[in-house]
Amino acid sequence: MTATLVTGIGELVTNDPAHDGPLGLVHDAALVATDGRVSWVGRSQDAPDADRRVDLEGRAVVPGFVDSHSHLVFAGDRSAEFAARMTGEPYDGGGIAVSVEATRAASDDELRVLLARRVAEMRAQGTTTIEIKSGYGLDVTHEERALRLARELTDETTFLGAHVVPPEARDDRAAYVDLVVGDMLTACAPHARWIDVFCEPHSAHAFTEEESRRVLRAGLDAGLLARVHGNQLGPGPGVGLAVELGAASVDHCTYLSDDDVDALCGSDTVATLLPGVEFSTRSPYPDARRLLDAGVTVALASDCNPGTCYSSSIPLAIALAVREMGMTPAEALQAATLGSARSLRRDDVGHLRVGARADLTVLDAPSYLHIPYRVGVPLARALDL
Ligand SMILES: N=CN[C@@H](CCC(=O)O)C(=O)O
Ligand SMILES: [Zn+2]
Repeated sequence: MTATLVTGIGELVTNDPAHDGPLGLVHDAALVATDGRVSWVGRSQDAPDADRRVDLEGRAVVPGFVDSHSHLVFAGDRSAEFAARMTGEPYDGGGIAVSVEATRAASDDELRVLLARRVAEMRAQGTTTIEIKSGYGLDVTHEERALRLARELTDETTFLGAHVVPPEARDDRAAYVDLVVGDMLTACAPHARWIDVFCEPHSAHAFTEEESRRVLRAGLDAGLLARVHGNQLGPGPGVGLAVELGAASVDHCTYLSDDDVDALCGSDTVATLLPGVEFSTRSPYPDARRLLDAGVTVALASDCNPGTCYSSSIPLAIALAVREMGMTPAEALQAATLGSARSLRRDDVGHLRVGARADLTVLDAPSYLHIPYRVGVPLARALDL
């Protein structure tokens, strides 16, 4: 057993209601990590002895960010598509086919290098738990490969064979859905914890309510847990379907009806907001205030992907949530930690109570308030203990 005492923490965010305020703040704090788990939290002056000591010299510490929505397994470049968005070109998911072609053409080792770089980029910005989706293979071989490679880096892997209908299957959508719920699911399920679908009537490339229900039910029957891309491009059935099927999360939630908010309110389905997408597609931001005031659990994630948001920065998502979506800095930080952990049905991350994973993110700043306050400045990094 190796115990490390982290001391000199100017402000510690625990997300533990036993401490101060909604974020469970402790000032002049210390924390002991034993074999990767938090074993003691309190004031520096009361700290026990340990085998090792790390002095953070007054810096703030927050729970490692939990990024519950990313699409990191891709090759190729779509920066020209981003430039077109900035001059008003709308997003409809059609560009996904460009990433599919480049991803299929890449070797396993090329994809491994790209993935490792993106995961390292996330850790360097304070993210310690990462969900990764497939969705740029869209045939049995390449979807299976995407999940197998993602599994080398995280247990939170999501089968997204129903991302869009690939170009070669456009004349027979039904046959493609058959493939997703048949051979593709069989090949992918051993490497996945989750099943997801892009349920979006406003995109000819994505899936209808009925198609989405079929995909999710098949995944649930195969032992996977459900999450949904819903209500991204306009009002739609995604939220209702996610709640109906007990999905852990419905992600985007940019366009919500009163019924959607009511349904989320009485459910265990988390609303995951992805403001980097609205930033990078020049779209209206979701109304986080409305969800929070209704009592819905809200998560924030990056949605790092080559089309709608090629940013892996959770600090940016927090800053946008505060500046554009009516969240307080405390609500935004909690959504990117505890809320995101709930959306992955995890209770060992997203907080720093005794027993949690010792996933600490250090800020080169005295307070968590500096995350949105010093927008664009790289303050946060995951602490290697
Ligand atoms: N909307 C569907 N999927 C991604 C975008 C994928 C892409 O355009 O490459 C998203 O979450 O925004
Ligand atoms: Zn996505």
